[in-house]
Amino acid sequence: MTKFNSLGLSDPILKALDHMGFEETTPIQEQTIPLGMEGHDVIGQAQTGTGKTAAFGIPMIEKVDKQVRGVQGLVIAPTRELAIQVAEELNRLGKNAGVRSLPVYGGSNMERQIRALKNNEIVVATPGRLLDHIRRKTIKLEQVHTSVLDEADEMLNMGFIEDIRDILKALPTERQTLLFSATMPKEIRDIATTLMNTPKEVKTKSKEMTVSNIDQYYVEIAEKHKFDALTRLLDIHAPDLAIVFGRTKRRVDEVADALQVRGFRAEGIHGDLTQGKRMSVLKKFKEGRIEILVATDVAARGLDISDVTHVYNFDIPQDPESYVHRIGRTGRAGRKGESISFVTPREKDQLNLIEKLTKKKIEKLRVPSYKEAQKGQQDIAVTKLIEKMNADDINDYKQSASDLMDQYEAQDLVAAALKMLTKERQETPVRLSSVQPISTRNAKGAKGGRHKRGGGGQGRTSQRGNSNKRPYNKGGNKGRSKNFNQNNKGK
Ligand SMILES: Nc1ncnc2c1ncn2[C@@H]1O[C@H](COP(=O)(O)OP(=O)(O)OP(=O)(O)O)[C@@H](O)[C@H]1O
Ligand SMILES: [Mg+2]
Repeated sequence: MTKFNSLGLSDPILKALDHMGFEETTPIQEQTIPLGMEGHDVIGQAQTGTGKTAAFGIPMIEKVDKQVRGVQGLVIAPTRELAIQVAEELNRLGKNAGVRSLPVYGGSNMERQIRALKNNEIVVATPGRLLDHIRRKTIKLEQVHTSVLDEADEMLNMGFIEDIRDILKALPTERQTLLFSATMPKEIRDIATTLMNTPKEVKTKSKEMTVSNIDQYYVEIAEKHKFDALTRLLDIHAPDLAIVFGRTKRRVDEVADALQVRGFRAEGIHGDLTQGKRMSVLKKFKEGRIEILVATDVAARGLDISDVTHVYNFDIPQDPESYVHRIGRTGRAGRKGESISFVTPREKDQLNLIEKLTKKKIEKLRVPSYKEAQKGQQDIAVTKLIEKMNADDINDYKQSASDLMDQYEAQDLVAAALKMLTKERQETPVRLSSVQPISTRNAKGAKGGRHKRGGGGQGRTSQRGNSNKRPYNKGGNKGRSKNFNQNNKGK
């Protein structure tokens, strides 16, 4: 593994990396940073959560000349939340070098944006708003020496491909371009050959598309039993933070409401919510004020929240590639994660397609019983009790305790205390609208229709500032989850 200080980076960057807790490069960084520093164009493909942002961010920041006025680095990203998240990471990286990054996206005040554009060396923009600025001549791009396309395939899916071509054509030809994409469809290849300068390809994908620190499971289950199975699994896994994916906006709303009815702190996020609402839901989730985020697919891409320990595919995704991005919301930066996909009997073919794409077998998990779920909650209560005993000053309670023990059996007393501490989940009936199972046939049909704009960018965000050391090692998870049917390295 390579240390950052062997890459010839400047002191301010090294200091920032140290502050961020990055010690060793990830594989994509190890390969991309030197190429980027040498001025090569790069096409990068790497698994989810492996640090692509810093891979392009570090060389870009290194090349900024503080004597020059105007935008020098330009990143194009598919959604607002991703633009914000990337700009935040670049700001952390550029802090000591005095390099500032500005997120630019639709829906925010144009005038204020125009003023801010003058004071930032790097701009991270969504394609639509950037083109607006270009056409109105409110952004100057003559000084751009580095451009980045992040999640190029997603921008293609969202119908932005022509916009991107127009943007790249508006940039100085003497520039460096880095392009990141999970897949390389023809339209993206075309960009690489026509608008890039003999790019070097960096692929750090192993034969599998998913990172090995995510344990992947599925449960075979009838549609009408999905919800009870979900709550039972949640009770047993006790995730720090979990994301539940639903197929439609309506589905997301219904599942989020139903989880609340059962006593979970859950909220939904999808493209019909206002920008403000989406941001506030994500903020609550990052701060742990809600424990479960129920989301549609679009909300998934690029979202970097470090404490997501579990991803549940309440509905299996239509498109096998979405599966890779969905489960990639956990297991980030080498942490451990778990994914569980619900598959109705008629969707078994879809599961096979996913396994074929990811070249990874997904293990079957049995649906836990109500009793096992209760036991899960009871185990949590036991942990709480022991933690209380070890951590808190309980001296004031000891007299009452010994009085009680004179009168009653110790076992009965502890059992009663545990019962009070245990969340006894009533399986209150909830109603969800039924959905069509995915068939492999309509999966193909749907694919052709994806290349159009829509969906409303959503769902990306940044993670909490965190100055702990974060060595990029596999299995460095906090491991707080209670696993079901699996060995658990928890503490
Ligand atoms: N060298 C490193 N050491 C430790 N942590 C790192 C390192 N590089 C990046 N990270 C952290 O890993 C997380 C994931 O990084 P990032 O969001 O750039 O991944 P990504 O490859 O773009 O993922 P996705 O494909 O989902 O967009 C971030 O929280 C980032 O701060
Ligand atoms: Mg990313």
